[in-house]
Amino acid sequence: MTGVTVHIRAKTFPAQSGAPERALYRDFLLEVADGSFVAVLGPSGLGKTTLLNMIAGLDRAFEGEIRFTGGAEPRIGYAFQNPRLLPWRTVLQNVLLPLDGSPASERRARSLLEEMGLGDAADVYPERLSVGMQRRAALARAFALEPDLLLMDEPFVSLDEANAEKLRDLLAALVARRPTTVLFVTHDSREAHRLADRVVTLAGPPVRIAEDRAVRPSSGATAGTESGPRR
Ligand SMILES: Nc1ncnc2c1ncn2[C@@H]1O[C@H](COP(=O)(O)OP(=O)(O)OP(=O)(O)O)[C@@H](O)[C@H]1O
Repeated sequence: MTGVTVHIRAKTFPAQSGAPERALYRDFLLEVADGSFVAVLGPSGLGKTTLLNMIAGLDRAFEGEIRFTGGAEPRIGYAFQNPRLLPWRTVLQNVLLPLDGSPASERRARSLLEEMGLGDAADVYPERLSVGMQRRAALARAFALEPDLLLMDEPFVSLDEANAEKLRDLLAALVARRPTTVLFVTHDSREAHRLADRVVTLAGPPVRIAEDRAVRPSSGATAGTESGPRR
């Protein structure tokens, strides 16, 4: 596991098609404790995906620092808003992507797929899967890495409630079995309170924390040694 301190001094997107430059973040600070499950709520278009991208290191065009606790560079799993499976790879090959290709990795990937109810779909291509199955496969891929930090961007959006609920149960079970720090972006306050031990509500722009509420005791520890800043 790992904790993370996010300090964004400035994040802007350049002016586009007549719209002026937008200051998305200015002097924003978020501390996520090691082992906590933090849900992030906020209006559409505010900058939540951008926040996850900056933490994941996919967007480095900002002023500030992302600091991880726990020593070495953490393994980060990212379940994107859109499942983003590679269409030319089978489901199993997609799940194996972040792994080293060893027999042990393949066993782990297959067993995760089994657990997600995708055992029979391991060798098919993503286009043959329903959206719900694709989301489960994306979740398996994010988990297969055994991440220290799991970033999730509305992973259950656009699913019917019964399927979304099954996936929430599955996520809760996976996290209970293999504790990991989770940052979970959602629009759904009920979902946030159902899964997380802390709910952070964002407002803006520029983005600020409007409400920060512990909703149940965190199972994780807060102690850790700081590693160097990412930037
Ligand atoms: N590469 C980019 N260039 C310019 N503007 C961008 C870029 N990426 C995002 N934006 C803008 O930044 C703002 C924040 O986008 P972001 O996707 O982070 O919001 P969000 O809170 O995740 O939204 P949603 O809840 O709808 O997914 C939006 O207004 C978006 O149009």
